[in-house]
Amino acid sequence: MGENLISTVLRADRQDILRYAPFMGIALLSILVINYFRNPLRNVPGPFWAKFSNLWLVYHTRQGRMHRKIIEVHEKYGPLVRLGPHEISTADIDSLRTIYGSGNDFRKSDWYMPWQGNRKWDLFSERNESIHRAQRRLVSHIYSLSNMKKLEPYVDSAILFLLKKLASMEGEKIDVGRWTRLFAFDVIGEVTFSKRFGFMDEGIDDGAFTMIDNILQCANWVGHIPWFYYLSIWLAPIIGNHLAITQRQGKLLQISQQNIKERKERGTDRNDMLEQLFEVQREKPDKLDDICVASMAASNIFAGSDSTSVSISAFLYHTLRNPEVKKKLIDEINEHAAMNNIPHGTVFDLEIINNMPFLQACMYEALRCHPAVGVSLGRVVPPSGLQIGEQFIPGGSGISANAWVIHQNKDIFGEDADKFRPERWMEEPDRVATMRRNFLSFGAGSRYCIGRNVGWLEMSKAS
Ligand code: HEM
Repeated sequence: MGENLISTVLRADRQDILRYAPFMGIALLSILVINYFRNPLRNVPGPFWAKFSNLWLVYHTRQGRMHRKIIEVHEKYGPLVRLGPHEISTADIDSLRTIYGSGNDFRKSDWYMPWQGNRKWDLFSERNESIHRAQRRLVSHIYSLSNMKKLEPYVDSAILFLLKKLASMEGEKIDVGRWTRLFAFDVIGEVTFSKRFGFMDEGIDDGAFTMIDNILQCANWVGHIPWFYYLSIWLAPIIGNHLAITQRQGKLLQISQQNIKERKERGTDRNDMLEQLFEVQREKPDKLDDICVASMAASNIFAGSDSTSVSISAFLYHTLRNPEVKKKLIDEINEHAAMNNIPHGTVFDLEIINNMPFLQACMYEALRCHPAVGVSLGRVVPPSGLQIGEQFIPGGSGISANAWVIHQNKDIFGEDADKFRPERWMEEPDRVATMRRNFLSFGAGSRYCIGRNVGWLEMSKAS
């Protein structure tokens, strides 16, 4: 029967197709309408086309402005918005605890699937929570706050190099966004492989930026239709590989492996992040093989560079646009330099920076106003379902929150949430505690950014 159908379709000429087209159209429309009415999420408001397929998400993600669009749709439709037939975006603050709380069984959604491909180790995109827990436990100490002391001198040396380069360009126009990016990559090279990638030396990258931009652009939309990713991989031998996301498992991993090889040949007396991964490997060779080490180092490059450079740029952008903030910041820096006898041109120690409340407040505020990760953090509702207000969301549905939306919540961040005002982080302690609990720039719960301390270290020092 199946064979007959296939051979009939293959033999069908244009006239046959035209004859059957209206029936096929009606059948498709009926399926869409039936699915629409049977969908338990049909009462959740949202853009019209989003009710029928994920193509609404694909379209807007491809435009690269989803972080703005998502604010717009929440303003229009309220705290719960339907972004796809089975996808809900929440701005309901109470629901965040449940969705992102550790141990609450809301696993990462299939949007992360293409990021991982068929790799067995990728902390960021691993969707099995127990595998993720075991993997993260193995390496978390390397990213701990206490370990940052070891990395501090390497960040300092990259900052001094950046300052030297910027001084040599005095009088020239400088693309700050580009230089923070060159810097952030070089720092990751320094702390991971004990060697800057050398991007700041020449002021150019080696094609890494374009590769990462393409990967991010592709992953963001293809994640909403993961079946398309698998179809493309399956057809690749015939039609070729056109999805940039595959470079995350290919070229990026090779770059990481090449850097590990060179670092092994060079040797080092430093206890860089790679050395610490090797220590884990020596202790537990069955748990962390060479590919896992390469994958972790690649995560540093991929997850650690752009996010940090965007955050530093946001900090500079907002402080420079607000002269009063800038003045207050410079006063605080001068005060601490005088108090600690720090000569001009020296990078401050982390201990001192951690005791500079206004600088800390400016960093929080920059990341609140401009979270580096603009995509929503997708999770899957467990089989027991999820109740948000009056709405029951059945198990298996997709649910996500977006930092760009949450950070504009006036109940949490104040009536002036749309303004850059660092002082809000230094006011009533109870309110500050609530703001910190709902600060999503580094994610939340068990999937909280493992590199947060590295990023914060770089940001505090560079700022
Ligand atoms: C200011 C800088 C940074 C920002 C804003 C940032 C943001 C984030 C966010 C929002 C997540 C959670 C994503 C999710 O739930 O899907 C995340 C996860 C992650 N980040 Fe960062 N990140 C930063 C710096 C870094 C650095 C420097 C590294 C590495 C050295 C890093 C490595 C990772 C990894 C491996 C994960 C996955 C963690 C897991 O699921 O266990 N990040 N980051």
